[in-house]
Amino acid sequence: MNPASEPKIAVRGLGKHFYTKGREFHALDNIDLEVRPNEFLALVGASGCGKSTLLRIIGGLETLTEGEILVDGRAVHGPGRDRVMVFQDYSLYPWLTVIENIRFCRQLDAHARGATTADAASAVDRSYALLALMGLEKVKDSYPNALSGGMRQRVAIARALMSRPEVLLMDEPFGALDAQTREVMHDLILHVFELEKTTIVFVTHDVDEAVYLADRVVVLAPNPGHVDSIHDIDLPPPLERDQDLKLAPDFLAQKKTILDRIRQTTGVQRDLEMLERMTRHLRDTASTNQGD
Ligand SMILES: Nc1ncnc2c1ncn2[C@@H]1O[C@H](COP(=O)(O)OP(=O)(O)OP(=O)(O)O)[C@@H](O)[C@H]1O
Repeated sequence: MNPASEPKIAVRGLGKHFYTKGREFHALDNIDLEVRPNEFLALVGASGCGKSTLLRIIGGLETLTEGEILVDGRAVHGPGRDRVMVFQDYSLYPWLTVIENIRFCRQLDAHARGATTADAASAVDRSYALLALMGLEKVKDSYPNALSGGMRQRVAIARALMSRPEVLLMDEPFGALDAQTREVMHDLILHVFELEKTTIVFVTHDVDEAVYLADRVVVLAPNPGHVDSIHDIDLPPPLERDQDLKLAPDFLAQKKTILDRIRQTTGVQRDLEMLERMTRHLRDTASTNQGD
């Protein structure tokens, strides 16, 4: 059990170097970060700043070079049943139906642990509850290739939730979906977050998405990847949010603060300022020439 004051996840002095074809690449440097129990934390930042690498290390899918990751105070040395990842590309088994996909990993795990009949019955109950939660009841016997991207991602999330993971690690889960489907998925994931009481670490490029969903947004800066800033998000509780919120001045102000940080960390801000100076110079030169 995790006392409320203890972080669910603690990242301490984490560094990551990749070695490819005799060359070293410094991907992450001295990352210190804590994720609280039942917190929704979003990671944003320029492409290549190391968001996915950090998430994969927390998931135990990638090794670290320096520092440590603790979950409930215990060091992470690989994947664990307490942490489940959801990726952008759904990774469903095409030969299994929706309900079979949702149950598959849990069945494998149960088999490995020599589960009892009571375990099997509770797994069936759980899979039906998740079908209902994710709005998948009507397609439970369909195969993934008959489903839209949004429905496939619902199946992938239901499958991830089957084992009641304490930590859900989501790597741009809605990145391949159209704008309308993303909005539906945002409200759905807030429902899941509220009902399942998980801790979520969510990687995204979309600052709107990060501000709408997260309790805190971490901006990572590149070369090598490090924490630039951490932003507390002040919005109504998850189930009281609706899409119109994204147009409210307070929401836009929080989004702008984060976007400005990302621009600063990537040099885009410098480029924009240089463009502005050049435009002003060209305009001044043109008006001087007209005056001649
Ligand atoms: N297995 C690997 N071997 C070598 N370099 C890698 C490997 N995985 C990632 N990298 C490099 O590490 C850096 C961080 O990659 P990562 O995918 O974590 O960034 P990201 O912020 O998630 O990017 P994006 O937003 O584009 O998905 C990149 O420069 C990438 O090329």
